[in-house]
Amino acid sequence: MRIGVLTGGGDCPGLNAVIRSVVRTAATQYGSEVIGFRDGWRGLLEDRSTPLDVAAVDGLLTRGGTTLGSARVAPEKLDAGLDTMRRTLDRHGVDVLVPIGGEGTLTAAHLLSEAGVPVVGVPKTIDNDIDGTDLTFGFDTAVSIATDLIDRLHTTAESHQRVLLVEVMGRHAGWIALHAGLAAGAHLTLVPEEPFDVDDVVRLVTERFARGDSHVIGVVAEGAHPLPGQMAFREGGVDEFGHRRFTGVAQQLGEELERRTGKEVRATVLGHVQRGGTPTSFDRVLATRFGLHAAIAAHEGHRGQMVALRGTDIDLVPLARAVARLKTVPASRLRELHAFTG
Ligand SMILES: Nc1ncnc2c1ncn2[C@@H]1O[C@H](COP(=O)(O)OP(=O)(O)O)[C@@H](O)[C@H]1O
Ligand SMILES: O=P(O)(O)OC[C@H]1O[C@](O)(COP(=O)(O)O)[C@@H](O)[C@@H]1O
Ligand SMILES: [Mg+2]
Repeated sequence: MRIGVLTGGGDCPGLNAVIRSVVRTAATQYGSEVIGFRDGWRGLLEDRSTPLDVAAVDGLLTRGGTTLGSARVAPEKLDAGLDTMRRTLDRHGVDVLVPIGGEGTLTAAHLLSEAGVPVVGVPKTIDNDIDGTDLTFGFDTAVSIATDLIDRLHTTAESHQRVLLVEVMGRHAGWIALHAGLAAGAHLTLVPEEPFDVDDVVRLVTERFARGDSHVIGVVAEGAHPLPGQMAFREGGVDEFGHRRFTGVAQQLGEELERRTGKEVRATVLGHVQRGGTPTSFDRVLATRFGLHAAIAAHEGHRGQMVALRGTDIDLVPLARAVARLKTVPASRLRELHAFTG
């Protein structure tokens, strides 16, 4: 058998560990070959590939990013390129394609699968917002990095009796903010799932200083936004790939808070540092198990499925189910979070 692999969407710690695991499983358990397509779907559209044998994936377990590269392609171009991609796969004798990606890449994988291309998907995203799997690799690494950095902000904030707002990633889902906020003892955490009430935030800041607390740490997901009409808030529109452009919610909320509370506020945007560098041991193991089970599923004839973590087991779920909706933070988890607000 010959397996094709590609990585799509934003890079994520653990992608290389999946690639290594697919290659090693295919080679050592089945004597199969693997070919990597470069820069996501673009590699299939432009026929750019590289053979992947066991030697080629040596050292990849701990390496962040993706050695195959990743790129975005406008969905319309992808739809129009379906036959081109199919021809590329045929030319290279690929029996099963294993796309590793987020909800966008997996939506495209589902479309290919519906069009008859044999596909076994692997979910990746630091945002942890893919449905059908309890967790995605990259999330634990991103939370660990964010937690470490927020820990460091406590001392500088208390030294100056300041409010520090930390903006973390999370386009549609507040999982990183929720976990890093809880882990680092933030006084306030704002997520995209629940528009925030600026009056409540002003009250929290005022009350903390009034009762003698030294500082305020607020964690703000990049996709968080205020209730309509509460403060001036710039919208950034969408980019050519249909993604919302962010305009710096922490900075804008910070300016509003300074004006209304008279306290000094600083905003820190963690940005891409959250997805750079080596994956945590948890993510290395999850990525390795995903790669192993994707290769097994490919050889056992499963198609149109995605590997998923359910409890402690790796299962298969239909791609159709995985991409039907995003996995956002449920109300029950938000209630838990609110118990630690203030
Ligand atoms: N609705 C869609 N239909 C077809 N292709 C899509 C769709 N959404 C995304 N894609 C393809 O998948 C790529 C990666 O998606 P993106 O959302 O950027 O990253 P991720 O896979 O991490 O969610 C896009 O550049 C595009 O080529
Ligand atoms: O690196 P880019 O293209 O600016 O994308 C940033 C986005 O990618 C992410 O890091 C991960 O999102 P995906 O997993 O959907 O690619 C988001 O948290 C963030 O909003
Ligand atoms: Mg996406």
